[in-house]
Amino acid sequence: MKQDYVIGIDFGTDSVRALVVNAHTGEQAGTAVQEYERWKQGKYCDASQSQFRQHPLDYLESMERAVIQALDNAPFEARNLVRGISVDTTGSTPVAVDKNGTPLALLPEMAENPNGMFILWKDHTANAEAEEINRLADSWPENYIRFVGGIYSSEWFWAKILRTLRADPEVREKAFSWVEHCDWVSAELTGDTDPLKLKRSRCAAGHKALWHQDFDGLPSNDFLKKLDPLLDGLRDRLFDTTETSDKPMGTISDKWAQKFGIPADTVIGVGAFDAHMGAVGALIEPYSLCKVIGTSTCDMLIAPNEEVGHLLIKGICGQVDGSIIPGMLGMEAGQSAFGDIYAWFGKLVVEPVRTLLGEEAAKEIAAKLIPHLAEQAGKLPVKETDLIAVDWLNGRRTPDAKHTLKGGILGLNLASDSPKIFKALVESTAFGSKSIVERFRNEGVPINDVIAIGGVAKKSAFVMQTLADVLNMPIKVAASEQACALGAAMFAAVASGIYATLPEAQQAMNSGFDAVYQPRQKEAQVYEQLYQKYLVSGAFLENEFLKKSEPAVIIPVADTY
Ligand SMILES: Nc1ncnc2c1ncn2[C@@H]1O[C@H](COP(=O)(O)OP(=O)(O)O)[C@@H](O)[C@H]1O
Ligand SMILES: O=C(CO)[C@@H](O)[C@@H](O)COP(=O)(O)O
Repeated sequence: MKQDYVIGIDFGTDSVRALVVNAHTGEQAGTAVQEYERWKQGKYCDASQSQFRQHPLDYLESMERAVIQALDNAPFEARNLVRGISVDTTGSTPVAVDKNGTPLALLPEMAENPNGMFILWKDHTANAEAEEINRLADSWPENYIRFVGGIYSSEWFWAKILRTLRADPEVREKAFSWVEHCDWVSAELTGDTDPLKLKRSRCAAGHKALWHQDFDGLPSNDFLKKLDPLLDGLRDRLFDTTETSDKPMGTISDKWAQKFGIPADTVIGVGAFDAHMGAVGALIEPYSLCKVIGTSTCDMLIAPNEEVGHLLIKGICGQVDGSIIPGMLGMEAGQSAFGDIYAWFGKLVVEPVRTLLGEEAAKEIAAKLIPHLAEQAGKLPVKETDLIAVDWLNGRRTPDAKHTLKGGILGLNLASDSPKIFKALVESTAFGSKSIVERFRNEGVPINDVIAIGGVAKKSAFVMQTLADVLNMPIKVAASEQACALGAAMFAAVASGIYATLPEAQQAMNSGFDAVYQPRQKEAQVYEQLYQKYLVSGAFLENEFLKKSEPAVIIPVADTY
């Protein structure tokens, strides 16, 4: 039997995973996960300012360790039979680069400057700039934000660029161009990071940089200059065209071929975002909502262009031709915090233990805490009088991005213990998911079923059952522990010519599903009512945090509240 291997590399928020896959059987032959060392120590971040930066060396060092270890875990012969590598990353996670495409933090004089590092998707330092983009876009003759849900987000490319150029004269002086993480790593693997030549991912550019065929590329220089003269001329140092990720970026460089110990003709694919490749790895089909549930969620949908291409779906993170499966319209929505909310609550509980009893005790409790809370919360009945929490602890991504919003827990009394609060937090993340489903449906895009992938989908039956009950839909969980990396491997198999199309690669390499959560009708009915309370509570919080200039949010009528 023919033997060809491909490697998918998946850069998540906290760690990178490498997966070696037999391209003919789909066997996941070797895998490894490596954390980002500097990031783990909290370097270059300041949560109080929503500043989250990652050093390029964290990516390079962890990728090298992960790929070598994954190959060490694979059968001996696999190493010489690797044909392709594709990379997915978080996004929008852009970095300022010099003329050679070198991230500024790799220059010795800027090695410790967070503004020369990758600005992680969840960095919200550019809230003011996002608002400015929205204001200008609303008054500009060409509506540049119409394909990204009508609202530009501070998590995205232009807001981050503008904020950083304003904040840092050194970046202003040294930044020649800007590159997304998925594009930079893929180009780095080919040894040519020239920002004017490297192929830019359709997925990243379309969802986050306002690239669209109808605009002949990025927004016009006039628009950018009007936004801020600092942006004048940058468009010419970015890109006009984009590529879907079934295409090759190039061939691996000698340096990386030697480091990994793989053939010198290994093809490197065009990169994309983790959620988009994850949806492919999880066998996304038209009108199945694929939820990537981890720190945050990304909610992915595909549909034939001819069926939904005429719609402009309000309040989502973009509709882009070919961003998930080439030839189909890819749509993205999501929640800025999901598992991060549980992690926050865990930290809240563990922190005093650390102070009072020390690191060892804190570690021991932290390892057991969330599964314990989930077990206790799972024993509680679901009642109309339960606590209500709103999941905007990291702002709201969709529907209708607004990262200045805050979350809340309402209805506390002296009987509100940690399992009850944890249950309310889990339900809040599920209600956030429901509001996304409702938005798609209200905008004319049907959702027939739900597929889940990501750390939370695999680790927590309690969260998944709650989600199925709240959505009142069955949820299938993809069997692969590494659906994003598997999706990347499928793209690598197409980019390297093993398969002509992505559906062929999906057919041969998929891992199927290993769990289905069916909604429980009794709970689903109560959740219908609690969801109304969630909407009311959300509107209340939104009005509390409103700027004077913004119109008030209409509180939904809910006779149960
Ligand atoms: N047993 C659990 N139940 C619910 N959530 C969990 C559990 N274990 C971990 N998590 C959450 O999973 C999230 C990490 O998800 P994962 O998909 O592994 O990473 P990433 O989002 O970085 O790709 C964290 O936010 C964490 O709080
Ligand atoms: O926003 C996107 C993609 O558009 C994700 O990269 C972002 O949510 C990060 O997700 P993870 O934390 O890696 O699950």
